[in-house]
Amino acid sequence: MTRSFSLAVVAGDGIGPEVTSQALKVLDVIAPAHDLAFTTTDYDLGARRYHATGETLPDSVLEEIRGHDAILLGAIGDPSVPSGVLERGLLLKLRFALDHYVNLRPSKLFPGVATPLGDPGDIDFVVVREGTEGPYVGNGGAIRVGTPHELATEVSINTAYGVERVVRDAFARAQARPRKKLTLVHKNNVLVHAGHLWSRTVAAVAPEFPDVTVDYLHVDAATIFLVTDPARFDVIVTDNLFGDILTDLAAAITGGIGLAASGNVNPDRTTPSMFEPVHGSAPDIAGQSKADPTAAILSGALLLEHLGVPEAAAQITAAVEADIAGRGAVPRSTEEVGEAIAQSVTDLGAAEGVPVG
Ligand SMILES: NC(=O)c1ccc[n+]([C@@H]2O[C@H](COP(=O)([O-])OP(=O)(O)OC[C@H]3O[C@@H](n4cnc5c(N)ncnc54)[C@H](O)[C@@H]3O)[C@@H](O)[C@H]2O)c1
Ligand SMILES: CC(C)[C@H](C(=O)O)[C@@H](O)C(=O)O
Ligand SMILES: [Mg+2]
Repeated sequence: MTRSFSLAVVAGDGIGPEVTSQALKVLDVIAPAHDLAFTTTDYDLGARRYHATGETLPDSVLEEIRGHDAILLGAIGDPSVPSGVLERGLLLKLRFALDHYVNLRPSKLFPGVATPLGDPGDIDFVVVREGTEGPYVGNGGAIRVGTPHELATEVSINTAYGVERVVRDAFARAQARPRKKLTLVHKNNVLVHAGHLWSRTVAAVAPEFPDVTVDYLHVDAATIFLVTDPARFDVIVTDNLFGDILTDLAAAITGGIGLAASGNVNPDRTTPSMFEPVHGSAPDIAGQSKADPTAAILSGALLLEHLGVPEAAAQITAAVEADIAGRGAVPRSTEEVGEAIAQSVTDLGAAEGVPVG
C-alpha cells in the first residue's frame, strides 16, 4: 500500500532553493521504488518575502506548516536583511515553535572523500545538539547602545527538563549504535551553573543505559580531538551553541560543509520534524550553480528515516556514496551533482530489481 507524506518545503535564501530542488528531485526518483507518495507545499519565506511584506514567519503560516508530516528546509539568511532578523524570526522560530529539541547532526567520512586530516581513520559519529535552549533563546538585551558604556547580555537558559530530555535521547541513540559511547561536551570548568546541570543530568540518566560508556570533554579540548583523533567519537551530546560550532568543524573534517546533513527532530512526534543541510545560504556562491546539493539530499535521507522508511534512506545514502566515490577533479554544477545522485538511486534500484523513477 502506498504511504503518502505531506512535506512543507521552505527553500529559503541564497543557495537554499538551488540545493532543495535537487533534494526534491531525489525524493521524487526514490518514491515509486518504496511505494511512497509525497505531496509538497512550497512556502515563500525568507528575504524576498521580508522585503515585500516585512514578514518573517506569520503565525498563520506556522500553523499551516505544523499540519505537515515533515519539513524540508534549504537555508535562511541574506546579506540584504539585518543579521539575525531571518535567522531568529524564521529559522529559530520554526525550531522553537515546533519544539525541535534534538538537533541531529551525523558526521561520517565516506570512502573516497578528501579530508584535511590526511588519514584520520573511521570517522562516524553523531552530534546530538540541544535545539531549544542555551544562548539561542533570546534572553538578553543591550543598553546604552552605541556608546562607550554599552552593555550587552545574551543569557544561556538551561532547564533540567530541557537538558534531561535531550540527554536521554542521546543515550538512547548511543545504546542503539555498535560502539555505545556517549561524550558530553560542555565547559563545566567555567560555566559552572549550566555545565554542572548538564554533568549531573548525564550522571543521573547513565544508570538507565548501563551498556553505554560515558565520557566528558571540555569544548575547547573537543575541538582538538575532532582534528587529531575524530575516530574516538560515537555520540556527542552538547548544548545549542557548542553544537552549532562543533558541527561546522565536524563537516570540515568529513569532506566539507556541502556534505553535512541535519535533522531538527521532535522525538515525541507531536510536531513535524525539519530536515536541512548544516550549511547556510552561502551568499558568496548563490546563483552560480556552484553549491554542492549533497547535504540537502542527505537531509532528505534523514527525513525518510524519520518518517519510518529506513530502506529508502539507506538507498539515498548508498547513491551518495557511489557518486562521491566517482567524483573527479572536474567541478560539476549543482544540477549535475543532483542528477548524478538521482541516476545513482535509479541504478541501485535496478540492481536490486525494484522499479525506480
Ligand atoms: N540553517 C541555516 O539556514 C543556516 C546555517 C548557517 C548559516 N546560515 C545563514 O547563512 C548566511 C551565510 O552564512 P555563512 O557564510 O556563515 O555560512 P554558510 O554555510 O552559508 O557558508 C560558509 C562557506 O561555506 C560555503 N558553502 C556553504 N554551503 C555550501 C555548499 N552546499 N556547497 C559548497 N559550498 C558551500 C559558502 O560558499 C561559504 O564559503 C548567514 O545569513 C547565516 O546566518 C543559515
Ligand atoms: C543560522 C543559525 C541560526 C543556525 C544556528 O546557529 O543554529 C545555523 O548556524 C545552523 O547551524 O543551523
Ligand atoms: Mg551553524
